[in-house]
Amino acid sequence: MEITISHLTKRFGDKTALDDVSLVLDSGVHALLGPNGAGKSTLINILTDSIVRDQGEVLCNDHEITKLGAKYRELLGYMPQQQRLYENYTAEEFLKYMAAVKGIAPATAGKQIAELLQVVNLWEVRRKKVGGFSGGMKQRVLLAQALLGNPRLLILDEPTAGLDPSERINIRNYIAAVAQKMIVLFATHVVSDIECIAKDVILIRDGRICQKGTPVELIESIQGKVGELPCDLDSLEKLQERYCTGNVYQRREGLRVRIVGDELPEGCLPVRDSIDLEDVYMYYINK
Ligand SMILES: Nc1ncnc2c1ncn2[C@@H]1O[C@H](COP(=O)(O)OP(=O)(O)OP(=O)(O)O)[C@@H](O)[C@H]1O
Repeated sequence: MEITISHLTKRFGDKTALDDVSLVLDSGVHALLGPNGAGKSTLINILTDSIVRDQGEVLCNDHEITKLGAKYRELLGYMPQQQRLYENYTAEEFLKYMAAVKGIAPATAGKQIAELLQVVNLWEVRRKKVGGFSGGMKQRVLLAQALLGNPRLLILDEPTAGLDPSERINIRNYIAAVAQKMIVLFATHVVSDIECIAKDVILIRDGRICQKGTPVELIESIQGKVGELPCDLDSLEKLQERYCTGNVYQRREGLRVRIVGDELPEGCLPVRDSIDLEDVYMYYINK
């Protein structure tokens, strides 16, 4: 399956939330990375056919999704950024309810729910109320509901929001495991969420795609534009005002701040081998 997005534009009054966005999505994890307000949820809302666009096309295997209607929705699994969980339901009851909403026959649903509860490691607690679950367990319930009906296109809007580091890793691993046979669009502003699992990365800022490519291509594209500057806590603030700065590292020699840009300040030690997607993000989102 292939999703082809062409010249998508969406305005809210004077605000252009999406500006002439074009993309092709095929199987594997496509990371949609951008700061708050970049347009990620707007793109997702158009892809889930939840809002009307102003211009552009979204084709699923050459057919416009708005015309496919229910046929398209059958192919879609969606994990929204915020979703009300029915706190008095057990995990199993919630998934049964969601299966009914999706029109999945009870016999098929039962088997699939059992499989999914195991995939997301909630089988043991399936009869416990969702209200008592941790944030990570709730997210796993939501991921399971998105996977009901074997979607071909899985859309995840900040699936790791509010999770602690170990829960983030768990959710990320589940997503990587299920992503092999489907298109996954993973929207986030947290680079580490997608670093090891994304087949390609779409960087979005102010409603426009400012760069896209495989992680390796993107890292290659900023060779020579990343350095580390020795600093101390007093000089750090000034450096952060003047340059595009990233993480601060405690090295044996003292503090070093990562700086990305076309022109690096004097005294900056070039970084070659350890450039990562965090640097890529800083470079293109601030460019
Ligand atoms: N219903 C709406 N009415 C008015 N403006 C909106 C609406 N939805 C989104 N916007 C604006 O469109 C822009 C893009 O918003 P969007 O929610 O798509 O960004 P985002 O990348 O998902 O951000 P976040 O990471 O904070 O969820 C923002 O400036 C936002 O304020």
